[in-house]
Amino acid sequence: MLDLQSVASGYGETQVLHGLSLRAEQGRVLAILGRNGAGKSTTLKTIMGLLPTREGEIAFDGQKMGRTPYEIARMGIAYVPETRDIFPSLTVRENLEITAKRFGTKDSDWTMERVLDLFPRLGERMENGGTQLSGGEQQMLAIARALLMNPRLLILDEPTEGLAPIIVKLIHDKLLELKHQGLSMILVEQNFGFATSLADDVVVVSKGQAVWTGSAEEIRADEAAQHNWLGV
Ligand SMILES: Nc1ncnc2c1ncn2[C@@H]1O[C@H](COP(=O)(O)OP(=O)(O)OP(=O)(O)O)[C@@H](O)[C@H]1O
Repeated sequence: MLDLQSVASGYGETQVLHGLSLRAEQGRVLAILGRNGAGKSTTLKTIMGLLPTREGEIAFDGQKMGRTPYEIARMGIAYVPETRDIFPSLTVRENLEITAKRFGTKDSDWTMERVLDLFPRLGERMENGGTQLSGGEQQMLAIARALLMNPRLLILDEPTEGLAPIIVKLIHDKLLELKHQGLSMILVEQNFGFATSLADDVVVVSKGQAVWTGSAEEIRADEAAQHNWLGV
């Protein structure tokens, strides 16, 4: 579904990705793991067109990837950044409505009603401003907004960062529900247990390259790989 072939990317004079290749398959969850600074977030930013691809190719369903974040979103890829990026001065309702209006159609799979069924907590907070939400509620809102874009591929950067264990469990269960509904996902995550219990496939990134590829089951059983590449 999504293919990165020998991708190079970075910030100004700092090159971070050095010929990174990976593949995310339709209907499956891919976890991108690696130590701090390995280039995981940079990989997602490059996929989303927030950083230019300096070398190599990115293709989505066999088509060359769009260049701007807007074109990429229109191709059916939604991205929840580490910073969550909700509009803090708008209410939950306004945050959701803006996205629904911009990306929804009359045949959209994801409606306001359906995202509020998935996250009833947001339904109770509709008139609250973005800044009044807890970290967990902000993450729910960020995911709900991404779903209203009706994506074929949902990309999440560290969805559990800074969240209490009970909220981590809730987010886990919601993402599992989405996986069971057939949504394809790519997940960058520091929490090894969280990532490998959701993912089907795993790629480990180190110094901007893919150094280990296999199934979630395989990496859970491979203590040497965990030790070498993740410091688990
Ligand atoms: N805006 C930036 N400008 C310059 N260098 C950056 C920028 N953002 C990240 N980097 C550098 O790029 C490298 C990879 O960062 P990246 O955020 O992709 O790592 P990561 O694998 O996601 O790890 P982390 O879990 O720490 O976010 C790091 O050395 C980082 O310092």
